[in-house]
Amino acid sequence: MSEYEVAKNIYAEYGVDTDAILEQLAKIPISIHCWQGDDVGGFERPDAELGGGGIQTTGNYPGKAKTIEQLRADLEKVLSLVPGTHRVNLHASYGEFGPTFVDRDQIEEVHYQGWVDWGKKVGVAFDFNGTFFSHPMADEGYTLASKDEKIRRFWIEHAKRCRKIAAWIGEQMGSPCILDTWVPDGAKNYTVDKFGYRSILKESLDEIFETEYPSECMRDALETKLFGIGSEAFVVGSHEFFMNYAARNNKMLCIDMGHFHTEEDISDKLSSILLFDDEVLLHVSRPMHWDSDHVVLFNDKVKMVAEELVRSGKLESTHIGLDFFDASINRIGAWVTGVRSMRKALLFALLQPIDQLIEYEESGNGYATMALLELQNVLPFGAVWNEFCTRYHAPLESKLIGIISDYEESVMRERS
Ligand SMILES: C[C@H](O)[C@H](O)[C@@H](O)C(=O)CO
Ligand SMILES: [Mn+2]
Repeated sequence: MSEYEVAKNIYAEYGVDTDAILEQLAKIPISIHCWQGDDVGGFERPDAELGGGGIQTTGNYPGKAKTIEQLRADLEKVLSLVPGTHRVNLHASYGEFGPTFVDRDQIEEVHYQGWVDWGKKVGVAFDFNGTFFSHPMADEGYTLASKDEKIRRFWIEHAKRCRKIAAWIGEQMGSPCILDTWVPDGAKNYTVDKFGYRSILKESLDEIFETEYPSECMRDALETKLFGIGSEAFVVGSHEFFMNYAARNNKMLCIDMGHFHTEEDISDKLSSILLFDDEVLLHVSRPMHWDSDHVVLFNDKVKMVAEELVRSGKLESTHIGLDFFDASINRIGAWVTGVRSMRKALLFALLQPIDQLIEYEESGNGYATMALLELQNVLPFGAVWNEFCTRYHAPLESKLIGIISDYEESVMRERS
């Protein structure tokens, strides 16, 4: 009997059908963020780098993608190493702009045609993000909430264009493109006119959302945040701001696991959000002390998020995106670890005997609930994960280090 057959029989003792779960797991889309491959640089100018916006990449590991071709090659490598269904999450700054600089208020569908063609070739649909940072117009710390009308108009135009482009991408791909809007607006020091800035942000959003797009083409998400580097005292688009805005305007929230106090339990937020909202976008990340965007691991926090999605029955209403960027290690390895960790967390959650757990809980048998959850940790999860990798043509965990160092030697080393 194979390792998997043994594991399958063990899980069956708890009423869990591993074959059905593997099939279900393979269909859950995980949106892979393009920005792990080049440290959030983008391709608007040669050697573009992340600047400002309260986010930061640290590290200088060799092999970073310097062109769109290199980034696509790296993404294809990643896709070959991660089992299941995936999407790719683009930032507006990753378009193909040609030899002449195209500013953010001038971007058009044509700049993303290459991505659409590539997505059709490799079989991934897209999500999209406006890029409201790494730009002189964002240097004063405010974009859509700016009191400078010229700055505000510039970013409103960018946001409107991003929505139009997202709708076009979704239509081209036959899959709704989730457009996340995150603005870095805020201040390092205590701010007197918080009400004023938040009123301006609201006004900008109202104008941006005046145009309706079909939900089969695009859907809007709004990303909340507690603080960033340089916006420690005040973030205009706080959790309360966007939660209220989204609820009243029928928009989706984007919950980034790095955008809260590090001790907050992100998984606990989901049932409250999904009880009232039709959908939610997740940015799965791993904050260490702050919104540090470390590579996602198969750890307790990620497992708890996956468990909540499964237990609430809201997997299909949730768009799972990743958001981390680590330039201190092999970037492909970072990507692959993060994507696989999220998928492992989903598998771990799906393998739990939920009905039995609820029965124990409802009958007041707290010990049994706890013991059955503890038992999950010693069941042969690894054998089921290995089977999933084999069935969906991805290497086993034990092969990854070798594969990634080969790619580093043969492809990434060549990049000056
Ligand atoms: C690059 C992303 O847009 C960015 O990480 C955003 O989603 C965020 O989380 C900012 O802190
Ligand atoms: Mn995020």
